[in-house]
Amino acid sequence: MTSATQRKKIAIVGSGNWGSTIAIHIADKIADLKDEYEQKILMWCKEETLDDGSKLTEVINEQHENIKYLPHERIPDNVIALPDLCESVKDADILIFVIPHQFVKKTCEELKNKVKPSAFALTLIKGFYIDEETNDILLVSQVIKKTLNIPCLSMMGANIAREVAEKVFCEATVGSRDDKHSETVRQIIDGPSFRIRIYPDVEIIEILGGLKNVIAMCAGFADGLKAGFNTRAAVLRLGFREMVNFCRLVEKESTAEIYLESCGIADLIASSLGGRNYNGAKKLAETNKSLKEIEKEDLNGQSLQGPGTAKEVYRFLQGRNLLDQFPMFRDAYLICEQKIRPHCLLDNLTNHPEFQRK
Ligand SMILES: NC(=O)c1ccc[n+]([C@@H]2O[C@H](COP(=O)([O-])OP(=O)(O)OC[C@H]3O[C@@H](n4cnc5c(N)ncnc54)[C@H](O)[C@@H]3O)[C@@H](O)[C@H]2O)c1
Ligand SMILES: O=P(O)(O)OC[C@H](O)CO
Repeated sequence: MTSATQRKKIAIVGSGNWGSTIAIHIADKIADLKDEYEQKILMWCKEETLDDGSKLTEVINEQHENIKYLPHERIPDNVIALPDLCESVKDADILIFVIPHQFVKKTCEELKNKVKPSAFALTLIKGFYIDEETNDILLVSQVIKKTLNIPCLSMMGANIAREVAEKVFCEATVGSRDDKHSETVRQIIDGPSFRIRIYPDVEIIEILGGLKNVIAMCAGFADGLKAGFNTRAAVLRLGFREMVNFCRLVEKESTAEIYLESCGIADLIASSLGGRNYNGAKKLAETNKSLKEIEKEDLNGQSLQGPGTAKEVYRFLQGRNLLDQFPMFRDAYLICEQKIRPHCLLDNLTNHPEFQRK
């Protein structure tokens, strides 16, 4: 029998659409592991006042539902929403980061020297930064690792939150080079409706998770313009080719196998069928509204990660004089900025560098 002090504690850093979902999933999963895991899961919730004047954390803890970011799904009683970030993580052995990527640096700065030195992190965040000085990619896992001085694993895949909350079957890829941490992640996440596969590379998985949001937007532009099925398929294939080529620029050693995992082709397909980035881009092409307006109209505080990543990818490629090699990434950014219209992306497919490739 493990003593209470030895039971591993889990904290979730974030409580949006995916954060609330994964909290539900893990709470269900560890219910059978009472000896190994502390059953109380602390979930950091950036406090906000709802339209009726109530506080979101109080609503989550009293009604056991995140009525703003994941309405109609019951959150187990042992998931406790806390408005204090440092308090949420201070005793945790496993920190699961699941906030929109643009807030990672600031959140980690606040957590500096506030986490257990023996803890490890798992990021579920899709998106990355480009380092302003070096113009190199700066991944969320690297920010977490460097700022908090703890190891960080990644988990990405075809995981539209609402479906996961409804226990619709899905799979995901976990990036980990540490067998002990992999086993912990397997224990708290893997199950009949959510299968995971472990892959010994944290970074490539994260890069794919960020890039697919940009190509899912391209799929949305094409569908919004009512492009033919053949063209839509070409958008996905050529977009996937750009994802692979981009990964190979950054991770020269990457093997073809990873692109066939859930974090690769499957996430691109799921996101291009029904993700928020896809839907927002489709509406942009249909209405010519800006993505900011669309986010405000349709998402009630949830965050599109594609536009920010498109900007970072554009900057990275521009700095290396490679924009012509990645016309879809280039055009996706220019469309998001409303500098060109979505049909330009489709017009440019005919001269895609793929057709010059031997
Ligand atoms: N929703 C999904 O289906 C899904 C699935 C897989 C991965 N992801 C990824 O998970 C990450 C988080 O997505 P989500 O859907 O949980 O979030 P979300 O889109 O629901 O965003 C809302 C969340 O952002 C938080 N937030 C707002 N301002 C903040 C700030 N200044 N600092 C910190 N947090 C702030 C809000 O408190 C809220 O919890 C993203 O990178 C996303 O790509 C999402
Ligand atoms: O809704 P999106 O576009 O943020 O995508 C959600 C998930 O990443 C799909 O796996």
